[in-house]
Amino acid sequence: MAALTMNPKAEMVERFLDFAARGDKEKVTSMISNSSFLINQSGEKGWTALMLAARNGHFEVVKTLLAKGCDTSPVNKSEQTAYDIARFWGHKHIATLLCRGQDGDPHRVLPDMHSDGENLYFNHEFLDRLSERRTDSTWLAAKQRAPDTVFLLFYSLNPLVTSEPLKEDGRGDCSYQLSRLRRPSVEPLLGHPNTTLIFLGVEKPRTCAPNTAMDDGEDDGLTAWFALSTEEDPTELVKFPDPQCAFLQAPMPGLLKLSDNEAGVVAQARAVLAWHSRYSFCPTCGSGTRVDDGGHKRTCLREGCRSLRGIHNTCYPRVDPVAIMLVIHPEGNQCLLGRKKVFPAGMFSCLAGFIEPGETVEEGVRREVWEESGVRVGPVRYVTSQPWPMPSSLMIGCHAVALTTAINVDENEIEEARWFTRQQVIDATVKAKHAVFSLPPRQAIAHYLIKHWIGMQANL
Ligand SMILES: NC(=O)c1ccc[n+]([C@@H]2O[C@H](COP(=O)([O-])OP(=O)(O)OC[C@H]3O[C@@H](n4cnc5c(N)ncnc54)[C@H](O)[C@@H]3O)[C@@H](O)[C@H]2O)c1
Ligand SMILES: [Mg+2]
Ligand SMILES: [Mg+2]
Ligand SMILES: [Mg+2]
Ligand SMILES: [Zn+2]
Repeated sequence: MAALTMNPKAEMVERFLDFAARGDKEKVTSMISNSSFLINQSGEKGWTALMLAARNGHFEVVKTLLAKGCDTSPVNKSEQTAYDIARFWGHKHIATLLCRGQDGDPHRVLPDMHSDGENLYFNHEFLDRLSERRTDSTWLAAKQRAPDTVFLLFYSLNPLVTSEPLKEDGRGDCSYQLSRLRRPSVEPLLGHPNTTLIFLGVEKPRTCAPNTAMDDGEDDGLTAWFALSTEEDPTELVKFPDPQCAFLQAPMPGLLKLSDNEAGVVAQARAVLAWHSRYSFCPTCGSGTRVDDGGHKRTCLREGCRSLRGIHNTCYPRVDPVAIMLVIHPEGNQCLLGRKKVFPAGMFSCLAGFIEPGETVEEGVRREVWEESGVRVGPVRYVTSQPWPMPSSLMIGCHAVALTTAINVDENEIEEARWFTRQQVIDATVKAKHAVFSLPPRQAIAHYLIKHWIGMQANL
């Protein structure tokens, strides 16, 4: 067979990668000392030296590469980082080393808890909520008059959007942008009896100390965001900034097509607005209520109402905790997924259910899995969480280990539940066309829990 001809540089990269793959620490060290460019080079299928050393369990080589400043973020053609690869192949000590990051990285204190779930859709805290300002009515009123203040408009809980993607931070699949209205456009709606106004926060980073008092007319440089909501069609009252603007027709799938930053804002706004639309009257006595704290509290108007004494959580926006879990087979090589009738054809997802009063997350996971699939679950481990504003759930994502494997579905809720092998799950993530099932969309925490189990970079 004719030898492949390679240029000297490519040949050097190949040799370097080979030493890393074989765990030859001395050769790796001396090659980097002579040619520092080698450290982040990749070869076949995008594999770097760090990935190869992580794949083959060469702890000392990984340590050396990290000490020399190797970049841990590149991904190979299967979208795995070196950390994902170390987890996938069961080299826990290397995964711990890789997720520890720099000395200042707080993950090093809780290495086993490391997950990149903070990057999940709806999880971006783009605004600083500045909750200490919610009771400062003078400051809030000044912000409502400020020319750069942003107003988001919702009609029946659906935001006003333009169909142009936001370039600054969007992924490829974001196709809507929230319409950021200014005071003159929304003037006729402000103070209207059927509208609700909530203060969402100010754009980060803070440019001045949080408690700096603002005299009349003095600007603190913070750009405030408000959400304005109405249950009546506001088209006649509002001046739309451009003819492309329209309210989303339904929350799904439109709410999953925003940029990550705007999705985070909607997660907050929609849940609080949904609470206002459902709790207009005092849940304790049925009287009318007043909106306080920049829209984050409702106070009963009837003197002597029990809700005015002590702290009543009915006066504050509600959040419903939901446990969502990837159940793993006792042998560790399969996972349990189910499908509801309303899912698109072929799609299977994690089981999930509302946590009941007096229940821990772990008990909620065990009960819901038993009810929906007839499988008994033992150990449960928290992975990450996600606000899900349909209308106000907090998804608490867990991995759980099954104790039994026979499936008996609750047909009222689940159409089918099945064990899928690790390979079938990998096929669904990388070879979607030939896979036996399809995954939920990347914006859902279920997608994250599944990819996290197989050790893949969950957000790619
Ligand atoms: N982000 C994701 O990946 C993802 C995946 C699955 C489910 N979810 C969300 O999780 C939520 C719960 O999942 P589920 O429907 O399987 O729950 P579930 O299995 O507990 O069943 C739902 C039923 O529980 C009852 N229920 C109990 N407490 C409730 C409450 N506080 N609010 C509403 N109904 C309550 C109702 O009868 C409802 O029909 C759903 O709203 C769904 O949108 C999100
Ligand atoms: Mg359920
Ligand atoms: Mg259920
Ligand atoms: Mg339930
Ligand atoms: Zn009351």
